[in-house]
Amino acid sequence: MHEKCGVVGISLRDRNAARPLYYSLYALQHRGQESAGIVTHDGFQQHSHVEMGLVGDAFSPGDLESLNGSNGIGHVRYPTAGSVNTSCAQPFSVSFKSGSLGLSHNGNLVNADEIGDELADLGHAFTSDGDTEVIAHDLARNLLEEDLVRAVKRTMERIHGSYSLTIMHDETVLGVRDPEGNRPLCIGELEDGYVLTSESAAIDTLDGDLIRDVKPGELVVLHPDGTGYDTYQLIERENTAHCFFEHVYFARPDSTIDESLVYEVRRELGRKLWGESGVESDVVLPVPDSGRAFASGYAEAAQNDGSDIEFAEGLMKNRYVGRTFIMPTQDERERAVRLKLNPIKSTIEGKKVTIIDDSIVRGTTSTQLIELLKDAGAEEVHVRIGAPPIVAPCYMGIDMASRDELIAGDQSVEEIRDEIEADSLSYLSIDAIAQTLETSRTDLCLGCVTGEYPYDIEGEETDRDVIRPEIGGSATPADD
Ligand SMILES: O=P(O)(O)OC[C@H]1O[C@H](OP(=O)(O)OP(=O)(O)O)[C@H](O)[C@@H]1O
Ligand SMILES: NC(=O)CC[C@H](N)C(=O)O
Repeated sequence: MHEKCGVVGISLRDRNAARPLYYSLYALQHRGQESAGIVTHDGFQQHSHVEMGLVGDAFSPGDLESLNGSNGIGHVRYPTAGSVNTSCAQPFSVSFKSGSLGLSHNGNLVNADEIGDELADLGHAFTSDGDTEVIAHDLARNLLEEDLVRAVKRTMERIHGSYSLTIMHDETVLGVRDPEGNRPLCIGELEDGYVLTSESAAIDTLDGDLIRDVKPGELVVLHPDGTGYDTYQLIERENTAHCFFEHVYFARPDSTIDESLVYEVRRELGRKLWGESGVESDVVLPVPDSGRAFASGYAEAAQNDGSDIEFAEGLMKNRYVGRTFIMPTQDERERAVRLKLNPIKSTIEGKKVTIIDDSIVRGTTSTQLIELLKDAGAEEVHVRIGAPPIVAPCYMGIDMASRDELIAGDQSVEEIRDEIEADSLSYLSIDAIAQTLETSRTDLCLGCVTGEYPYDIEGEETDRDVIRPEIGGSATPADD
């Protein structure tokens, strides 16, 4: 429902990179479903295939065969800046005086317009209205004057916002993570080469081994012959701004991000959720898919505390229904929830039920679900959420919703409980998230749950000098 992009870059010793890139994109499909693309280089020229739609539909066997070369990059996109058409689909390619560039971007720049205007004044012609093309042109320009490493550094000093990039300069594949490490990027070793990718699950798919996360502000340059890589710490900052939502929702549970396995993080958040606001009920149901690991941790902690609460997979998800976000109207989004989730009556009828989800954004899922569960005979429906209320938009590359669409944008927890008609509602605290991720609040991007951002965004507050008190809490109906 709330997506962002996935990036990959591969250098192999002696075989075409197109197939491994394609499999990696399949592994990253959950990060973006609007378009998919691969750019390779065969030592003489670049080959590119970029198409709207899902990975499985975007490439035919013939397309993959025509993508020659043992070095390449790939991308799955959910747009956050620029149009939803092929002009903004990625990897973005540009040819310039001293070579060719391909670029895949996960994230969002906050000063793309400013740089774009400046480059346009210098004669750069843009073919899209997206922020990724701005990075490509800025880098191409710097490459006219500097070597590769220095050119990347100059571009990093110029662009502000979140970015994990895989770049291809002629046949050299590089990976760059923004100085705050907002978006994930990791490096892995394959039997016959190296891979850079948003999530380690893509490395597993290729039977490779995760080496480590790319550090915030670090550049990794893969050797085009697939024999190794070099790293350069180009920018260092005092604080990181890792996106906690990667762990809570976006990333696959089988990925390791910033040294934490997402599945274990979610289970621990579930345990903490029980500790902070556990409620006695007959049965705990996860809201699939993202709620699953939270609910198993929650139920485990409850049972360890002596509770008789039962854990049941009482909501079935239709695996063929796409993410509800793609539905253009609220009416269609509501219908999609009904199409997507169906309760198993025997687990619910006559019972006090607790449903566990990772987040509430617009409130569509929880409102629909509570109604469904009550229709299926639930006596009470309690809602526990493994993240704090989402009170503000994301400017860092996640398309969630605008402020006025967010159910917690201007409502208290009690008002939300009332609107979704839950018997009780509680969210997890920010501190529980920081503790679980073994980091401090100042090293996380908490913009969507505090309204204060680690970057300077016009019209918004920054959290780099002030950290606000906790926002969050619980609600049960007032006794009246
Ligand atoms: O309040 P809302 O606007 O309805 O958004 C919140 C819902 O969206 C996400 O689920 P998604 O549909 O992406 O399913 P998933 O957990 O299977 O990825 C999330 O897990 C919540 O269930
Ligand atoms: N979701 C993303 O990471 C998007 C990348 C880039 N800002 C785009 O809109 O294409």
